[in-house]
Amino acid sequence: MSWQDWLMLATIAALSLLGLAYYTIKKLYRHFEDRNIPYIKPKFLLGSDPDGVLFRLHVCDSWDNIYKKLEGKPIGGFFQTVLPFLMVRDPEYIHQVLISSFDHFFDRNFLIDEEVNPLDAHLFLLRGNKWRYLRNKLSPIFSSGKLRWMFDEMDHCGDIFLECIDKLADGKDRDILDELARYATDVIESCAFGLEGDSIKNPNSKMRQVGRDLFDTSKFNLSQFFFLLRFSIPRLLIWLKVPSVPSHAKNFFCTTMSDVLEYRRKTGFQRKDFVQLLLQLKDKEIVEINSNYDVGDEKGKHEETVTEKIEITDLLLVAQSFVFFVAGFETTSRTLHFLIHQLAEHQEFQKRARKEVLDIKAKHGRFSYDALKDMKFLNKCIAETLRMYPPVAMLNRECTKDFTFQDGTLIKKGEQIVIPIYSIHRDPRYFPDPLKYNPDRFEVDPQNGTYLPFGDGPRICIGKRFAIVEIKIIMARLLERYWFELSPLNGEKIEIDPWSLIVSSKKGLWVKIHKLTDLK
Ligand code: HEM
Repeated sequence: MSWQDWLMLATIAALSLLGLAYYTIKKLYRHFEDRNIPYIKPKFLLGSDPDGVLFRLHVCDSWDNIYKKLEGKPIGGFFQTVLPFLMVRDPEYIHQVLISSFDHFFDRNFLIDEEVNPLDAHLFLLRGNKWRYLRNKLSPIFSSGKLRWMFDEMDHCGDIFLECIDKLADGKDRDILDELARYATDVIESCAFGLEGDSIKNPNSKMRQVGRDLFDTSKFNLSQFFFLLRFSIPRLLIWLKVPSVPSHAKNFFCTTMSDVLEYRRKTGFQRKDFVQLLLQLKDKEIVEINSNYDVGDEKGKHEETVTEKIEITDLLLVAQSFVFFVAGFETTSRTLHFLIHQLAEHQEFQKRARKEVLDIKAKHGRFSYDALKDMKFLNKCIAETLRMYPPVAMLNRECTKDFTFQDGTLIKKGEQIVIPIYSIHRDPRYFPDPLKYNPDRFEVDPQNGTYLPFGDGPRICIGKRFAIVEIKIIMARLLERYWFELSPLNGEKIEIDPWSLIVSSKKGLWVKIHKLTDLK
């Protein structure tokens, strides 16, 4: 054949492939139409809201556009690139997905390859029985008894943190996100890794550096970028064997945790922390779990009992510590960051919170674990901050067993569900005047399914109580010592950083810190 013939053949092949791809994508885009489910029409390849896919908007703002376009519908479809997602908008439906019909929706819709990314085998990403088993075993870590012990660790980190803030309390414009992240890093390092952290004192500690590498978006962050792509092109990432954590971070966590495990095993040293619980897990190397599954097709389904084996390796244990680090420090420090900013902006609430904190300290003699429970107004300030700026902006689930909602919408096994927390928290039907910071709205409990900063149901955030204690103790101590004033460096409006996984302000949050003793 001449080169012209080859060229012709190659052109025909390329055009056929393009045509096939075009046809396949068009077919994918009929996913909801064919089933009569309301949906937001996609732009070719870019999905229903290209601003989110192209990182012009944070996913919370992008999905908020979709939430608004689906006004009046309890559930509706949209496309993220070419992938179909179902957005559950109605609180009653949300309650069903998260709680009452949990058996149909118990997995999150992430794909993992444990061979390539062993640190992905953790509570947040695991599926099915492996998740159930680990969740069951790890839940006692946040019992009241253990939290009391951890409280002392947090308080100790708080002492060092206040020394650090003292140096910044000079009335100048400050963004203290990094200091807050270092406090939260030391707390997690102590409670989850059993080590004394030094991040507050040393901004360049190894643990803090790794934290920055995973979350910092001041420069392009590959880890965050790939995590966000898990929503749009999950299969491609798996196929390309893309690492979910940079190798230096992976090696650091594996070495640090392996050393801790080995030390405890050798010396028999015990502490009421997470490592202790992990070591108990390893008492059995292989765990067998029996589960009942529906098998068969539409014509005849029956239940079968299947035995699954789970191997408890040291790497599996490391992955659990790792998730406590990634899920724990950035969420908590971002909440504190917004909370301080909101209290600086709303002086009347700051004064009320301070008065409460001082009164309670006078009553209890110190900021004890029990004293924190009495701080009802501070609780409301935290709840309102989490309403307006939930660090995790959406929940996701995969349908694990066909399910039909009361309006007749059938969700098929394997379909992807999202619950847009950020949008629901800002919906005036559930929270009147939603853009106004008003802790008093929590005088009454929110309607079921409308307030979800920690999710809900059996997959609710395992660290919820830990996070609240951690935030409360440090905020109480900050209010006792300092007055926070809003800095003029903040823009008119808080813009959410499109590149950040956790909801965070694009231009930072600025305050002036004054020592109360200087003002007397
Ligand atoms: C303000 C702080 C925090 C917020 C707002 C937060 C929020 C969330 C949310 C929304 C989920 C998903 C829940 C669902 O799908 O229903 C989650 C899951 C999780 N969080 Fe948190 N979290 C926080 C702090 C923490 C801390 C301190 C830890 C650990 C020490 C932690 C560990 C986890 C883990 C392991 C999961 C996965 C649970 C599972 O699937 O079984 N989180 N968190």
